[in-house]
Amino acid sequence: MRGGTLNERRTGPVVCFGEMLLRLSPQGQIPLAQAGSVAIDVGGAEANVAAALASLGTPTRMISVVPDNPLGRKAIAAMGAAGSDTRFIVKKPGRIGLYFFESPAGPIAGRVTYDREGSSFALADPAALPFAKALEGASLLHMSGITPALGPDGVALARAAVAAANAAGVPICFDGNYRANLWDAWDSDPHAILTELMSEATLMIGNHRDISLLLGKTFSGDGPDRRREASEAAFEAFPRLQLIASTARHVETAGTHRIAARIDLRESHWQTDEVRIENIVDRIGTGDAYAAGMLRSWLAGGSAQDMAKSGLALAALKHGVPGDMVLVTEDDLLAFDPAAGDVRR
Ligand SMILES: O=C(O)C(=O)C[C@H](O)[C@H](O)COP(=O)(O)O
Repeated sequence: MRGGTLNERRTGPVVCFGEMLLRLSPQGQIPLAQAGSVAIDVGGAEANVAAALASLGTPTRMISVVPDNPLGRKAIAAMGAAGSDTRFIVKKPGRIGLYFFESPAGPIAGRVTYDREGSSFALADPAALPFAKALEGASLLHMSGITPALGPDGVALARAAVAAANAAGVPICFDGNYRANLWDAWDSDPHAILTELMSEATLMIGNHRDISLLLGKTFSGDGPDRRREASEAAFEAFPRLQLIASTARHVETAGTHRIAARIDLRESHWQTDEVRIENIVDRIGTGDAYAAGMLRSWLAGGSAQDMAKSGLALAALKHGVPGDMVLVTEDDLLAFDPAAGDVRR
């Protein structure tokens, strides 16, 4: 079976493909329109996964495109510092994609404002990307629904990545990562495009809402039953799919959330208890942290319970880390204690 069996150990690198962005965030919860300075962090959903996995000791290779200027070099340096292989990040004239993040503040919702149109990545020629070389000996290609949301060129890039993985016999993990602001900016058909790409995936990251979009169907009821119904429908629609990973989030206040992690397999599923996270520092990148934690365990041949637990731990830890990326050691992950908060000495 392509993608192997679930409890197989995989040691080849994880290849992550997607746009690398700079995130600019006003500090101290000042609204962007009034802010005089910003913090700059390197982000991008797939890069966040590559960096987190690399920090845990999993070999990762990043495929992306950045301009050959200080901004592009900053993005490459961040990946190198995390321990990811940067040899497959192509430099091409143009601009780096940016996004601005205003964090939630009391009654004011957080907001992302994109400024990424026409970036070096978004306009890249798929033929210029080293997919085949990067995928040699790989355990997995990780990609997401953000690339095809960028426009017709993004769709071509995503299709090329899928074709290259298929040619190399490398299984695909596809994170739905639905970004309405990107899809709505052009004459897009996310349902058709995401369904086409997802049908090639062995692992899916997405919840019942992502599955609704893919299948054009809403799921009745509430809670775990609705999630199982959605997963069963997805397994039926996508014969290649072996696993669906999702999280459930309850927002109490801007600074306090409860999250649980869930893994659905064809024959069974596992959902963790909720973890309550107070004093949230930065919620961006927590979905990618979940993906990385879950994949770390998948690579080790872990059970559904192991994958959910390790994904939840890394996602929870990310809430305490500013920026898009969480870099932790295996020991940090194993020592995760939802009730921690004091200083360890
Ligand atoms: O929006 C995009 O295109 C990005 O790639 C920027 C961010 O790095 C990810 O969106 C973080 O994703 P979450 O883990 O779901 O919070």
